[in-house]
Amino acid sequence: MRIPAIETFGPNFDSFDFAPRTIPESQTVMSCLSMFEDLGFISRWRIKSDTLVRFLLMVKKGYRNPPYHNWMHAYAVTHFCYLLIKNLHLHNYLEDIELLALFVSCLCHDIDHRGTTNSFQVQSQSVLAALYSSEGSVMERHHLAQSMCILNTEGSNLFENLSSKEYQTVLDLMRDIILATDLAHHLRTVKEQEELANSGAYNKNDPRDKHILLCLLMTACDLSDQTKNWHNTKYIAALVYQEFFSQGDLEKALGKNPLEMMDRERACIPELQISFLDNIAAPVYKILAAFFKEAQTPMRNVEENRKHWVHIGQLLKRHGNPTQAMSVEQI
Ligand SMILES: Cc1nc2ccc(C(=O)N[C@]34C[C@H]5C[C@H](C[C@H](C5)C3)C4)cc2n2c(-c3ccccc3Cl)nnc12
Ligand SMILES: [Mg+2]
Ligand SMILES: [Zn+2]
Repeated sequence: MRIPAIETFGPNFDSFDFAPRTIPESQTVMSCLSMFEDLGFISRWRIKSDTLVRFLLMVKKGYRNPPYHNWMHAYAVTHFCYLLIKNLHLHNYLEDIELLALFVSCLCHDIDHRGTTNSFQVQSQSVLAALYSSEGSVMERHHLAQSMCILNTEGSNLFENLSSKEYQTVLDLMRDIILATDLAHHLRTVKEQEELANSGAYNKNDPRDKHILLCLLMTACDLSDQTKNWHNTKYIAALVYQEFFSQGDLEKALGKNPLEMMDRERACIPELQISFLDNIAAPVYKILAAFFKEAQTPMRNVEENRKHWVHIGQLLKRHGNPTQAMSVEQI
């Protein structure tokens, strides 16, 4: 099968400023094929092209269609992983199999997401909560389980030609990486990531150091919509708050009080986004830039986007009732 050259998808496809959501959804699977090829994964891991196509189609089909946590999110996250591998020379920090696990985890990390949070699973006593709430990270454990199902399906096992040792390693890595996408987990480990980055003493032979770096890179991919232009950032906020406010509506219907960020009556999106950037997103790209000098652009773009939110917040204060929940279309 002919896999298109990566340049087919635009001259700046491998630049941090490229916005992957400009790729039409109809071309995303082909684009993933080209990324696998361009990263050398197909030959390195002897991936059969029909297996790869079936795997990609199964993963894409495994996503539902909530406003944000859909296939296009997975595609955008995977594209950022491609950018990291291409621009940060990660081969000097991680083994080949760890890069493969990271890239495949990006594709799979939110499979079968319902557009609701872990706490909503527990609150609503969902089937997934019954399965996983005792261990925590309910949704992430489900995304992992769904990913394993696809890999265990005849004809879509991407890792069919890996040795049994490599096979076990890549699944263990996918488990760690996909569970690391729970932001509550990230907030527990971000201090360690910062210390490792600032120590300048990263040791590629230390499994702990490699685990910490892989978690940082996965979160950097998951939040990467914040590292693009303002138009993209604004659009993503509209999608995320559509999901959050729908959950808030459900919680109210269940007689529960939603978090302010989930409550369309109370949420002030600019304020909430400034605190999301300050407390969660910006530190990730600051730490990434501390690890890799080539990662200045994503960090600068997040700072830029914060300025836009501050400006929007001022406009709202001047022209509207600051607590009035701005309709997401008005952003
Ligand atoms: C733009 C944007 N805004 C976001 C605003 C807020 C939160 C969020 O989960 N906040 C927290 C705040 C505290 C401590 C923890 C657990 C809970 C309580 C909820 C995190 C996420 C946001 N987010 C994500 C995203 C990334 C990973 C998983 C799910 C999502 Cl939705 N991707 N993009 C965005
Ligand atoms: Mg997730
Ligand atoms: Zn995600």
